[in-house]
Amino acid sequence: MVKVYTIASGKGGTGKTTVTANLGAMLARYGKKTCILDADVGMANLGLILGLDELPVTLHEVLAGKARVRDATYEGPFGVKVVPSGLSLQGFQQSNPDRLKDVMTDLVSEFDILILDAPAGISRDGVIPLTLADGVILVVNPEISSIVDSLKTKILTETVGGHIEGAIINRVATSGNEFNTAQMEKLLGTRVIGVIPEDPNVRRASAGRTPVVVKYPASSASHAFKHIAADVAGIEYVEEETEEVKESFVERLARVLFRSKT
Ligand SMILES: Nc1ncnc2c1ncn2[C@@H]1O[C@H](COP(=O)(O)OP(=O)(O)OP(=O)(O)O)[C@@H](O)[C@H]1O
Repeated sequence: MVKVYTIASGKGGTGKTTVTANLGAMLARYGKKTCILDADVGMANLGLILGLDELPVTLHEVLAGKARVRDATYEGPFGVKVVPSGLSLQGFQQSNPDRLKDVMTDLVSEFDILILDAPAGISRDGVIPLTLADGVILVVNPEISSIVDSLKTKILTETVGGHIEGAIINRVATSGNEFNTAQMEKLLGTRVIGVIPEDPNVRRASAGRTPVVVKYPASSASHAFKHIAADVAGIEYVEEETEEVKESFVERLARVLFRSKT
């Protein structure tokens, strides 16, 4: 059975697109047939951070009834399929968000997991992705304003009959007070699926138009994304081979050097 998740937040800039790209890539890496869609049709960003722009066909054309979704589906990192949105104002004006439901219907038979990157804030168009998901995942920054905005989105989701799957807390400071997951779960009234640290590699990777899990797989943010993807995929997280090989190589080298001296 396909699972549809919508990545949502209160205000913009909390990291929805970053989460969509990295979670989608890791789910594909774990062998799940995954498709990520940029449902933020007015402020498309997913294609930009994945190096998929200036495309002949995007979600805009699909939502305008001019193309089929398979023509707007592109190959992303680790084989994740990506349906980016267009960048033109004209394309946005012509697209009909109500058609998103038909798009999902076309995709359900082909994938295990569909992930929608929702628009920020509370808008009429933004409600549609909330209602199409089996579970809405809130991306929250560890600040009161972000928590309050996310609570508004949570209430809206539940009001329109949607279901909150949980929250991902993004950009958590690595120094200072230790992050309190239990307290955050109490405040948000939902499960914390994972905590992603503030990590400059995330920004560096997106500047290079690659998800951090691909560009800097050993970074602290990548580590968090790998755990989150395993949780969403319902599999047990196993430490990645690349990291293990690196460590055991160093250990082995140290052992060989030590032996050769004695
Ligand atoms: N964990 C992190 N550490 C450092 N920088 C991050 C992290 N997560 C996201 N960022 C940076 O924050 C900025 C905003 O992230 P992103 O575009 O994913 O947010 P968004 O919620 O999708 O924004 P919008 O609602 O405007 O589309 C980007 O420059 C991104 O690289």
